[in-house]
Amino acid sequence: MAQVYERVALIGLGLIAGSMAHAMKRRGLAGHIAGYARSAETRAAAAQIGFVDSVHDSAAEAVAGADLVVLAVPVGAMGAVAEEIAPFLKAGVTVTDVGSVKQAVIDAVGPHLPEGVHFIPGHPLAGTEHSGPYSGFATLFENRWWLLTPVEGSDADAVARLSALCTGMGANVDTMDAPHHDLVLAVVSHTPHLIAYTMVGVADHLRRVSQTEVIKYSASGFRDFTRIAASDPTMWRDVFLTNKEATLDILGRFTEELFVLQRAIRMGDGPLLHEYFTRTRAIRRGIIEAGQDTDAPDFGRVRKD
Ligand SMILES: NC(=O)c1ccc[n+]([C@@H]2O[C@H](COP(=O)([O-])OP(=O)(O)OC[C@H]3O[C@@H](n4cnc5c(N)ncnc54)[C@H](O)[C@@H]3O)[C@@H](O)[C@H]2O)c1
Ligand SMILES: O=C(O)C(=O)C[C@]1(C(=O)O)C=C[C@@H](O)C=C1
Repeated sequence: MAQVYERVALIGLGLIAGSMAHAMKRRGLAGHIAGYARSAETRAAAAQIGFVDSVHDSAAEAVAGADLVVLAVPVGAMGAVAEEIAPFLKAGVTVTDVGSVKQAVIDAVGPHLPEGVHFIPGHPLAGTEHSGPYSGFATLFENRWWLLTPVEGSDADAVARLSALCTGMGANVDTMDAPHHDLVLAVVSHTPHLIAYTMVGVADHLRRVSQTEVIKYSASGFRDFTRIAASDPTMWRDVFLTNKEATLDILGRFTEELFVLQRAIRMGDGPLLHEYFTRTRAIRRGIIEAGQDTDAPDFGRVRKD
């Protein structure tokens, strides 16, 4: 595949930056990948794994001469990193990020960037519950969405070039505005994570009553919750603190629905429960038929009854 950027700088060397580096290397998308992470241990790990071509002791040093800078740190750290690197950015560079929330990143990063820098916020809708330099892998973004939320006046060529990098890594690119992104993600990612964290917390309380039964008999549905609830605490703290309004809105709607189901159970309202679960089953089938969950064991074999 053709090279898209001559020199890429990755700030933060965890799951997402590591996966980008592996993917860019495998597909020849970048000439040189420079990296920086806050901890010396992470920098040493990245150098030892070899997914970056050079590791630097400061973010300023890493971004020098870069054509693309990727901010791959927790959302709450984006502003400070942008402030630190701003004086060292080359004119005409594209700065993007991979944060799970977009408006807060735009507000925190935008004001630090000088004229002549193309700021194109982004978010790959792909991840795992693992974090750190050893967790990345080249295929993470294959057949996943990569959402770009260009700001007003974003340069069309710079957006097209960044899109080419994302598609080069196997992703499908869509653009939308940041507030819409944050609302959509509150529905499909942020609130579900909060629910998983809560359910595992409930089970943890119960464990004290029933000793090891919660673990011993945990069925696959609950195990999926525990996987999600094992996600990085810093990352998710920042997501909820920075996508506060949208998450609280969706959580409010969730609570209302929960009360409807709670009441139906109390009243023995079987038809309501059946109708509700029929509707949600259709949603799951729609996702599978659209090819959005290629991990599903029943992929392509959905019974129509
Ligand atoms: N994990 C996912 O599923 C996922 C998916 C899509 C997007 N994201 C977003 O990508 C970003 C990175 O997430 P990740 O999963 O790669 O995390 P990670 O924990 O694997 O890596 C984060 C990196 O940032 C560095 N870092 C942390 N705090 C810093 C600070 N204050 N200054 C400088 N460096 C700092 C860490 O040393 C580490 O190298 C986050 O903004 C997250 O919201 C995560
Ligand atoms: O698969 C997972 O472990 C994820 O949670 C990945 C996931 C998601 O919710 O889909 C998590 C956060 C992101 O910002 C993007 C992707």
